[in-house]
Amino acid sequence: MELPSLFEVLVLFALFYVAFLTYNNLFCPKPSGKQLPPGLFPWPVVGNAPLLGSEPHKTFHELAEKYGPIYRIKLGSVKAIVLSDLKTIKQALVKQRQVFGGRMRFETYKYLQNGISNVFNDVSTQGEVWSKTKLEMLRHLHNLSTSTTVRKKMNDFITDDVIYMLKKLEITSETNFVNPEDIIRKAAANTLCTICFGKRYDYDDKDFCELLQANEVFSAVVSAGAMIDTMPWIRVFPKHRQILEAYKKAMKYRHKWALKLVEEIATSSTDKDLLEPKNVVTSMIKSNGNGKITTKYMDQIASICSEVFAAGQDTTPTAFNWIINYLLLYPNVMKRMKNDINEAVGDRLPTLFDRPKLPYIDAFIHETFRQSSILPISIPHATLKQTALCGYHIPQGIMVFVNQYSVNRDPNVWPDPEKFDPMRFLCKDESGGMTMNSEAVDKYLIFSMGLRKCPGLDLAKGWLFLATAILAQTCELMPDPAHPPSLDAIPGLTLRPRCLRLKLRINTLEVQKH
Ligand code: HEM
Repeated sequence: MELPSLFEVLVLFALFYVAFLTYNNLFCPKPSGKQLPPGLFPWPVVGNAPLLGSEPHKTFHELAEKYGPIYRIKLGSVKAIVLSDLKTIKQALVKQRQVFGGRMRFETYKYLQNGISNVFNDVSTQGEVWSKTKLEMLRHLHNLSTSTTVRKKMNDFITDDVIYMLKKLEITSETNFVNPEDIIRKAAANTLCTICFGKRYDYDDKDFCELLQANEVFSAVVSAGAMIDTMPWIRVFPKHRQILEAYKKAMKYRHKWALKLVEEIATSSTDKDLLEPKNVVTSMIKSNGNGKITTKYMDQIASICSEVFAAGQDTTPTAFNWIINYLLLYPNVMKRMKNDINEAVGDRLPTLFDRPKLPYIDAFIHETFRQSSILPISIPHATLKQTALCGYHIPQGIMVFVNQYSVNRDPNVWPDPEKFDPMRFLCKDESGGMTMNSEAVDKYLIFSMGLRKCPGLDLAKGWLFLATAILAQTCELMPDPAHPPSLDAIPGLTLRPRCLRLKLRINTLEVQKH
């Protein structure tokens, strides 16, 4: 008998595969009696991954127009759903916060924080110590926005970091147009180091630079639905094996760095330090009772601190890069801010407590968040048990993508969504003045929602407000005519402006004296 050709074998295989999928989708009983959400046809081995392209948030957005606010895809062997409008996202992440609050169990997550990641893990798999350190961290971050004394201190150290940053930018851009990213990243990182460890670094410090480089490696590998996790077989190729090895090394370095700082603080803390903790680490040591801590607990503290550091260190600076990008694109916005500050604050430097008096700056920052959607797809969630959503059956363990970009570009909510217009976030108050439009603030999405909502949002908003207000009050920005600012973004876990080059001049004595 003649053997079938390779072509015939492939055709047969494809037919069996289609038949299997059709049977599986149509006839396998779903425990809740409901059908799965509509979905794309997945190809063997790769699923729908080739479709995503370099800007998955835009592809997801287009697919939502065809399939609706909830649909199914497959990346490699991993099944996922994509949620695209605010109502559906709230139904899942807020109404069913526990069920939708899980994380995937990806290989790359195992190498984070010595295997005890708080961010890339399920609450259910971690036990008591995990919850304790996470709760303590949340309490500390919450205090930054609620306690006036803490807020005053926060105002002072953010102001110091911002002014140092502006001076560095002025010096480095004295003769040439520069990309400000690196300096901004170091300024925001120093604020987080102060909060967590009570320590600041020189911008040229070797350990500090290596740490920031380790975070860059992290952001490059752990993007939403990264291939290295959804198609683990690609690691047979040397390029991907090398990426994974570099990632493991960087994550080890990051954890070791945090652990060293925690150990230093634990051994040098006096009773007085523990009585009035000045940073997160001391506060966590204190919360452990008598201040004596085990190696395991130290590991936990290092884990949560370095994760908070990493989470805030890519996002906040990226948001500030966009703020500068928009200020270069719309110089009139900067002029209006200068006038507002002049009227409401006068010559002194603005503070966090001036925020209610400067609603236009707040509105501008919110419009920057909306239009740039810096973290377009939230860190993927996973369902912790099977459930129903919008009438569909949702299996346990499915990956859940929240497309924040779609929410921010919804034309039914944001007329002419491509237009940059801070006025969307303003309305008239009772006395006829301008105030923030809280309804609009509730309609965009950048910090996610529910159980995993970003715990650093108040800190991020505070940092960005102060940095923007001080910049607008005291500086002039000049775009590089050879590389004019644009809305093009470099894709990744966060979206960064592609073309950001400038010169910065400080023109008030107030800052020079600082
Ligand atoms: C503009 C700045 C920021 C943006 C846009 C942002 C956005 C986000 C988003 C979208 C998530 C994922 C939530 C989810 O899984 O659904 C997240 C998580 C997180 N963020 Fe932020 N973030 C920012 C700044 C910060 C800062 C400054 C900190 C630290 C103080 C921080 C700490 C965290 C942590 C610890 C998580 C993990 C929460 C968890 O898994 O339970 N973020 N952030």
